Amino acid sequence: MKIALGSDHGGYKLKEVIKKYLEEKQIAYEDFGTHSTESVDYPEFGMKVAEAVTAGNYEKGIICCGTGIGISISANKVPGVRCAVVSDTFSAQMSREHNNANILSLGERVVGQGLALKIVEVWLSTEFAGGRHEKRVNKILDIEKKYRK
Ligand SMILES: O=C(CO)[C@H](O)[C@H](O)[C@H](O)COP(=O)(O)O
Repeated sequence: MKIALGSDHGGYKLKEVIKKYLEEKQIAYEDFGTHSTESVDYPEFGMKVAEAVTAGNYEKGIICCGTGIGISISANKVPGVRCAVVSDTFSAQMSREHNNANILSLGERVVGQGLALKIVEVWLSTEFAGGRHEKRVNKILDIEKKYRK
């Protein structure tokens, strides 16, 4: 499993904590930036991770900004992305089991580091349940197709 990581300045420190966690677990990752707490614009980094995941180079992505919201909205603009903003472990599990989320978004200004790492652990270890959920995820894809030029 290889993970694409990204953040803006508001999520930079949390991304560093997640990198350390992934290293400890020997999970491969690539960091698409940003690389400091200097102010940047989150759409750039949400898009980079989204494109890396949908190109098939990375199985999943994890992105962070202050709230997790702006960067997730940006990632979700890329066709094929199902990015979930998560701040509890139940939603982390459900976003994988029911929605087959391929990108996790976290808010550094919302969740503490301990909870964030637990969310990452649950999210990475939960499989898509398929079944009735497959039909619904396919309907999300149908919406994308409808608006694709
Ligand atoms: O986009 C966001 C909110 O949806 C992120 O939290 C950003 O990190 C935040 O907007 C950045 O704010 P700042 O005041 O420029 O640090």
